[in-house]
Amino acid sequence: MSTDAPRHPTEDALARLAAVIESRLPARGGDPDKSYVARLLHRGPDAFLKKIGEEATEVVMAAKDADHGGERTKIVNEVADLWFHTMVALAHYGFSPRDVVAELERREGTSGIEEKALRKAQDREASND
Ligand SMILES: N=c1c2ncn([C@@H]3O[C@H](COP(=O)(O)OP(=O)(O)OP(=O)(O)O)[C@@H](O)[C@H]3O)c2ncn1[C@@H]1O[C@H](COP(=O)(O)O)[C@@H](O)[C@H]1O
Repeated sequence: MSTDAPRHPTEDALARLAAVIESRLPARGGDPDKSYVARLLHRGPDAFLKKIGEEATEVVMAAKDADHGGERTKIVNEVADLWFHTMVALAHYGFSPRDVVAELERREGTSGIEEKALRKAQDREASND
C-alpha cells in the first residue's frame, strides 16, 4: 500500500477517509457494533461487494432520472456512496485511493482508442505465436 503524502485537497479528503476505513479493519480492532465500516468488513467480501453492485446501479438510475428532469445532485450522492463502498473494498484487499490515483496517472495522456488498438495488436501477435 502506498504511503505517499497527499498532493491535492481531493486526495487529502480521500486519504483521510481511507485512514478511517483502515482503522475499522478487523485486524485493527474495528467494532461492528459501533461502526458501519467495521460491520461491513466483519461480514466479509460478499457484503461490501453486493453494496458496490447496488450503489453502481443507483448511480445509473440517478443519471437516467436526471436525463428525464429529475434532481441532478442525486448523481453526486450516489457516486459518493459508490466511491465510499469501493474504498471499503480497497482497504480489505490492502490498497488505498493513492494506488488508484497512481494507476490513473499511469494512463494519463494515453487515449482509450490508442490503448485498445495496441491491446488488439498484442492479442493478434500472441495468437500467431
Ligand atoms: N462516507 C461514509 C458513508 N457513505 C455512506 N455510508 C453508509 O452506507 C450506507 C449506505 O447504504 P444505503 O444507502 O443502501 O442504506 P441502507 O439501506 O441503510 O444500507 P444497508 O442496510 O443495505 O447496509 C448507509 O448506512 C450510510 O450511512 C457511509 N458510512 C460511513 N462513511 C464514512 O465512514 C466513516 C466511518 O464510519 P463508521 O465506520 O460508521 O464510523 C464516517 O465518518 C464517514 O466519513
